[in-house]
Amino acid sequence: MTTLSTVLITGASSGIGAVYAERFAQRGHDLVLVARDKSRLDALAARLRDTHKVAVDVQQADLTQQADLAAVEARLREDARIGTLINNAGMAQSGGFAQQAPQDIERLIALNTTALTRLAAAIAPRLVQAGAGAIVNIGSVVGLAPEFGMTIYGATKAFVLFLSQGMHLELSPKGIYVQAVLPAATRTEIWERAGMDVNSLPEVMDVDELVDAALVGFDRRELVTIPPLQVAERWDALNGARQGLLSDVRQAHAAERYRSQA
Ligand SMILES: NC(=O)C1=CN([C@@H]2O[C@H](COP(=O)(O)OP(=O)(O)OC[C@H]3O[C@@H](n4cnc5c(N)ncnc54)[C@H](OP(=O)(O)O)[C@@H]3O)[C@@H](O)[C@H]2O)C=CC1
Ligand SMILES: CC(=O)[C@H](N)C(=O)O
Repeated sequence: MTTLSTVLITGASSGIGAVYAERFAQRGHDLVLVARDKSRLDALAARLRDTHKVAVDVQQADLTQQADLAAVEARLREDARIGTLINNAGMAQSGGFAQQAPQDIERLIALNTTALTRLAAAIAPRLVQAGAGAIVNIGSVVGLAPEFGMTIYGATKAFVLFLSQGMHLELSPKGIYVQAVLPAATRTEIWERAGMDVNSLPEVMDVDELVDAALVGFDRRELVTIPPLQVAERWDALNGARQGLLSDVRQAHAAERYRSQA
């Protein structure tokens, strides 16, 4: 008999996180659900306990608040049953770069990058010691596309991709699986919360389809999973071009085109 590890999911009160909770409960995993809205977490936890006979803990936390973030970090460091972190909590932005208020920029970066990084860093040493475990970071296709005009949000998601690639290089030799999931537009509350109308978009993925596809990538132990990308070779080409560029970087001298003509 194998003992399935507990899965801690941030942003589990709605959208992508709530579907991850449902799917891992279906698979027989105990859960820790994290978000700010305790009544929604409690209702989801009760339903999952009842339907799937798994143990579900709720930890209320605003991950932009130091004390709450520290409490979730402590849980990840100390609770040896937790073997998988789904780093999903996030928010979006509306409006252009020049219209962002300082406190909104602060909150977006705090949630999408600082909290995500600190939670991954909190669990990593314990997983390394165990030689097993998984960390899933939810990025976005927007992190590949400054053209989409969500500059700060996209920058946080580019950070998530880079972080995941670096974590993979450092942690996979120690038995830890790291996955970056890059959804494109998916029908969840994030749009309304950011003051955008999801129905104005020409195409939107259903949230169940998105999470089920992400879990196919998870089961295959893929590093980067982009459910809406129809041609997988596009990602390989992008990554190959990046590596090609690095092979033409010489540290000792500036390139010919930057040398003084005088
Ligand atoms: N939907 C989409 O089109 C896409 C979404 N994504 C990413 O998917 C992830 C999940 O978003 P999605 O499910 O779409 O959106 P939702 O708004 O439905 O879910 C966001 C979740 O994060 C939680 N959350 C928000 N702020 C905080 C906070 N300060 N502290 C703790 N939890 C918080 C929310 O719960 P509560 O309010 O209870 O705290 C909620 O559970 C995000 O990282 C998002 O960037 C990526 C690409 C596309
Ligand atoms: C939710 C968003 O704002 C964004 N469209 C995304 O695709 O990540």
